[in-house]
Amino acid sequence: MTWEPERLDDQRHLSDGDPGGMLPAVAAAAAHVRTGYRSAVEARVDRLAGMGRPRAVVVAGMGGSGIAGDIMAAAVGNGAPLPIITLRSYQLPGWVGATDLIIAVSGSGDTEETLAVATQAVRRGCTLLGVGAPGSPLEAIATQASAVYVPVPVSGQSRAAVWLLTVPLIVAAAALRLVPADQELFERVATALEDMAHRCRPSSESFVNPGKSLALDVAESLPVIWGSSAAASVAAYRLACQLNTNAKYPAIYGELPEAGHGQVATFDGPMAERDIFADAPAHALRLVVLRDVEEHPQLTRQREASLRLARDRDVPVTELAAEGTHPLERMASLILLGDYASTYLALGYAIDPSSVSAISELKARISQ
Ligand SMILES: O=P(O)(O)OC[C@H]1O[C@@H](O)[C@@H](O)[C@@H](O)[C@@H]1O
Repeated sequence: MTWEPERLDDQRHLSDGDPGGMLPAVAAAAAHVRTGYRSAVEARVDRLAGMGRPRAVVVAGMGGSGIAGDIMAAAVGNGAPLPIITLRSYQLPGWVGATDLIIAVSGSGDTEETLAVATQAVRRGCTLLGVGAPGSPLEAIATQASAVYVPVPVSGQSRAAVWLLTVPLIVAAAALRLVPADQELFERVATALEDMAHRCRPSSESFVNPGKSLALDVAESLPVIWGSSAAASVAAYRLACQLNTNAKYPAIYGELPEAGHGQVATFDGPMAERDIFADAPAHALRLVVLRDVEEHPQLTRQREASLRLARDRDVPVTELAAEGTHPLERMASLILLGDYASTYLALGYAIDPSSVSAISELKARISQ
């Protein structure tokens, strides 16, 4: 698996090397926002308003589905009047009870961790909202419990349908008056995604294409990816996950200010000093910082100081700025940029961005 940057501008390779259609799926992000909104409205997610405000919201989901919970929490923001937690495992915490809302999200509607949590939620008398594939086991659990279920048309990998899976959660948050979000906001988000998709389109060459440029930055490095706000950190985490699953590439995720109390120490370590990739310039480590327009003033100082610290040590840096006024818009533009970059990184290594054979093998081994 060698890195060949010229592959990124070879149109034939970009289509033949992507048999699962990850690039077209990523390009459909804006359409996914609109469909996700329509699906939520049709499923009458607004019925949740009738339950009154829950004590807590727990979003259960794994991988490309679980990130929907993080996006929802960051879209509601720090002023949330209740805790919003993403649960990525098999068991509801002991404190969860009948006054809580559990949102089970699964693109396939058939992920064992998520089904286990949804079943426990029904048993404990919680309000359940399901989001996922139509006709799936998750829909069966929700229907049996007379819970609201939003069927969304996920075809292929959940990570390529993040907006189909996320928008119904934001609609639910709006119904509970946790965040103002109406059709106009979703239209703004869709427009921002269209704009980014245009800038990152396959036919746009590397030197003007932000998705390809980010892939070029990350290639042959060990990326350490930080966010400078809660919203930017969700995009940073998503980028690390997308590098893992699309490009089968390791990435280290961090969030300021915590990264400034730990990961920053790696700037003085062996990976910052020596290269582990043959024939590449020195310094394996690369710091990628996702900055937000709304940052705590101390986080702005930490971000700037960390970037200077890295540059003083000749650790290469990439800084990406979020765009938009609503946190959802800002996450959307950064997330889509990362979705493109991770797909281009895969294609530059001639790796199929859609396949995840190690994940399938792991699932097969635990099901025996
Ligand atoms: O998103 P669902 O279908 O619940 O699956 C959960 C996750 O499972 C993993 O093994 C991968 O396939 C992820 O891409 C996926 O998001």
